[in-house]
Amino acid sequence: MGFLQGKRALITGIASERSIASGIAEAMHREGAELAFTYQNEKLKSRVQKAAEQFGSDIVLPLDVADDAQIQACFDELGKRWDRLDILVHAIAFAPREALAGGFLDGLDREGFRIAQDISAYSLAALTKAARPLLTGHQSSVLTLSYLGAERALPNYNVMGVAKASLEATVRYLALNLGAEGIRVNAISAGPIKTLAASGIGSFRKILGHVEQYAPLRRTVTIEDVGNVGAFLCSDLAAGVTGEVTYVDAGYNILGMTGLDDVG
Ligand SMILES: NC(=O)c1ccc[n+]([C@@H]2O[C@H](COP(=O)([O-])OP(=O)(O)OC[C@H]3O[C@@H](n4cnc5c(N)ncnc54)[C@H](O)[C@@H]3O)[C@@H](O)[C@H]2O)c1
Ligand SMILES: Cc1c(CN(C)C(=O)CCc2cnc3c(c2)CCC(=O)N3)oc2ccccc12
Repeated sequence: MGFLQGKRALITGIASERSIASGIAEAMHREGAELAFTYQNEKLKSRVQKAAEQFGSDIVLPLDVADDAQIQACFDELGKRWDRLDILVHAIAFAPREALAGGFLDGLDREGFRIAQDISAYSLAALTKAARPLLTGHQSSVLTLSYLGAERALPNYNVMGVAKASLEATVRYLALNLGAEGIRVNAISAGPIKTLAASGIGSFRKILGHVEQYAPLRRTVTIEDVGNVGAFLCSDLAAGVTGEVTYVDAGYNILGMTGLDDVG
């Protein structure tokens, strides 16, 4: 008997088997949750359909969070299949690639900043607002994914760090405004993981190596590490937790200074 038995979860953000959302889906399915899925576009539909079959689900809905009509249609359709939603997983982020390399100002323009905020932060509030009729009136939970770049100035993360800061503040305001109706809202701040969103980031291999060398656990984290904590945070075991950012990063965030050990 898993600790999510009887719970119904909508999983966004699967783009491959390496997606963090795939790790979350696996853990939630293992703990007994019934799953539904969304996909961003036709290119990803078959991958998400395959994931849904793997988890015994036949609910696979289109959802490009840039499109308000698709957001509303997604939850209208879900409401025809389920009379309530217990868990909403938001594992979505995007900024134009050119904004994520080099200096913060080099790749900066108004449109790139807007896109990063819209897709990576506003979309959490928009999805929660559209899901609210299905989430309200019972113990339910919203989970999103953040990164250390929300609160530390990390090289190259640039506008995505500003968007993640906005995402984490959105978590707190959603938690404040929805707590009275039983809806909890939390974030996991995950360490770097080699997913599609991480591919093409020039310095990524160096980042992973740095974490392996200096993180207290001396390793990087996996989608299974994140999935397990996500399943816990969305379960009734975490009934007293809301508005929080929980680090799943092998302890890297606690470090004040790295590199000194090799100077003797
Ligand atoms: N990989 C990491 O190192 C890492 C670390 C911390 C946090 N995160 C966060 O985890 C979340 C999931 O990313 P991931 O690493 O699993 O990569 P991923 O590429 O597997 O997933 C990103 C997802 O965002 C979706 N997406 C992008 N634009 C969208 C749109 N307009 N509408 C709907 N969906 C859209 C993509 O379809 C994809 O499924 C993101 O919020 C990311 O910022 C990633
Ligand atoms: C870690 C890390 C990540 C992974 N991570 C935490 C993320 O949040 C990834 C977010 C992301 C958002 N938008 C895009 C991309 C990644 C790459 C492809 C693209 O075109 N747009 O991304 C970085 C970018 C620069 C530096 C470090 C990192």
